[in-house]
Amino acid sequence: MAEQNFRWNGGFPKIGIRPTIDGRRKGVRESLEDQTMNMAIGVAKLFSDNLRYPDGSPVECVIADSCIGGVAESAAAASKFARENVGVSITVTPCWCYGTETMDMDPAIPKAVWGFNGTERPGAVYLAAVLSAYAQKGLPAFGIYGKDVQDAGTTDVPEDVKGKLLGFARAGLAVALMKGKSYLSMGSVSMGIAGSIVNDSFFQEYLGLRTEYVDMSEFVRRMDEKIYDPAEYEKALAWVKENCIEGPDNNPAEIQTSRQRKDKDWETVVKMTIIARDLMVGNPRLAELDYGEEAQGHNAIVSGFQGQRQWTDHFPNGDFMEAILNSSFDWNGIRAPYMVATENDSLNGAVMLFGNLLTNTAQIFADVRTYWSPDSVERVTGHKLTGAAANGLLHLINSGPATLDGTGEQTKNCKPAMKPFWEISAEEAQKCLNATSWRPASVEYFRGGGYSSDFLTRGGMPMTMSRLNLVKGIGPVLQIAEGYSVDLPADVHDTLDKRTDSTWPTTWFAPILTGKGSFGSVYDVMDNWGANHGSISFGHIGADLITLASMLRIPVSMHNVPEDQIFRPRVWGLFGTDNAESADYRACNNFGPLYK
Ligand SMILES: C[C@H](O)[C@@H](O)[C@@H](O)C(=O)CO
Ligand SMILES: [Mn+2]
Repeated sequence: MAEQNFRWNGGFPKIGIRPTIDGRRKGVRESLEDQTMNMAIGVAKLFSDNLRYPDGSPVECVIADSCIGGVAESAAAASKFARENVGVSITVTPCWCYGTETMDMDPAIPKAVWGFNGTERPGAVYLAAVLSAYAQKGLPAFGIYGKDVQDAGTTDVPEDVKGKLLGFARAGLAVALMKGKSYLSMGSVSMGIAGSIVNDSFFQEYLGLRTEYVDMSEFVRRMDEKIYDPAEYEKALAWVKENCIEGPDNNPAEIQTSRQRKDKDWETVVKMTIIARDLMVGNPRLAELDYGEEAQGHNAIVSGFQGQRQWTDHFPNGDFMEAILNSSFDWNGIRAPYMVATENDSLNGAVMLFGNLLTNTAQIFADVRTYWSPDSVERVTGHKLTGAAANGLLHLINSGPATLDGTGEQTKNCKPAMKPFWEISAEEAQKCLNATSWRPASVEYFRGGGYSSDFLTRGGMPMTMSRLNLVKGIGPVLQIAEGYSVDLPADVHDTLDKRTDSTWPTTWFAPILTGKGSFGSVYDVMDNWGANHGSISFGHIGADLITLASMLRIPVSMHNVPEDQIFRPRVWGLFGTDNAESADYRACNNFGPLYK
């Protein structure tokens, strides 16, 4: 595992566990101490056994030094949590406790309460009481209690409770992990794409991120003045020559670039990749080369590269840089992907970050290019779509920046997958590389040349496409579509692919339809998509995205997540239960951004 430890400066936020208890001594409290503390220990074990930080290490939990029976012990837990960098809190109890005296009052920390469902002592009554206090004080909290009654003293965590605890913790950690980091804008607005107008108040108030900005001329300075690690550059170039297969030049013969120019482009795109990474996270090697300021980086957890047009009209495009940084491997080995949004579409960058923090996997950046109806496919190819594709397909394709993990050449239980880096074998990384060819960029679009990654995503992967939009008057709004990648017969793919730019990577995506609203048909999904891009994550993660969005107070305008998987703060129900989407808008508007 070749991990660069300079990426994670400041360490990771922990989960704080608060065992609350009935404060009455001389009988009640004493009889509950062990059971209450054991619930906390059980939850800590559940989290560290199941959840990992972005570097693959187990998530750390901090338990309050004592059970919390009143306000002094609440305050002691709060001080301990502040010292220990706690970013998420869970209160657990089997019994009645005093709501406003024992609750977690930190407004910026995602919080949940697990009230044991037993009847000897009323944990679920405390749960209801304290959740009413959270509602009254404007601090949304998640409520958890099991469907089945447990016996007093039982220490195991029921499966339904485990599911909710883990769902809450995954989203809560995503909130905590991004807080205090940066979005690094490399360049400015790309071709008038509104998502690349990097909106500082959105990032600051909703995500807790700074926005950092560097001009693309910084790449030129660092290339010209050799502000990168020369040893890493030599290693990277040798690795690229060995592992990155250059595909045929698709440009008309008269505008094809020379071999000499193509070789030079390889050198440039490798340098761009190293420089973009150094800009994001810094690199201690630069300090050794007497570039102490550059060595520090911008503390970026996500970035975007404008590319088009000023850069790409003159220099090689950013496709190689974006594709490699977004992948789980490079010349330094298998490592966590960096989130880099193409065309500096910061709003797509935001959902790439959500997907990545929820799953620890790489994310595919793509244009939502074409809705292919079954009739259109049949008219053009003679092929009748079947299976998951029977109702039509979306062609997801952008100019070659998509993560190489998106080839689907990794496997889980013998099926195509995209995995956290620590589960990816060297053979799987190699297969992703072998399934990708690097096509000389389309010179009509990219006068400065470069290379686009060309691959076809393997079918059968469960995937979730998401997108964040900013709406004047509302703020951010999230869209989610769960579905599957689809295999087409090779000749059918070729015919459809050749109608567009066949040097770019393709994912054929079939959203799951519900027959209603935005998911009435595949056409409706595309017709309701809010922008030209989407971020595609492996797995059906819509429920986690909805939980995360509710923590950040971002309403969800469309999704196809089954109702029984949706988990939002308890107070959302007080905004109405008939139309959860409309209640979501009103709740988010009422509470406002997390860091306002
Ligand atoms: C090459 C073109 O400019 C593409 O980059 C364009 O179709 C887009 O990706 C727009 O999002
Ligand atoms: Mn695009």
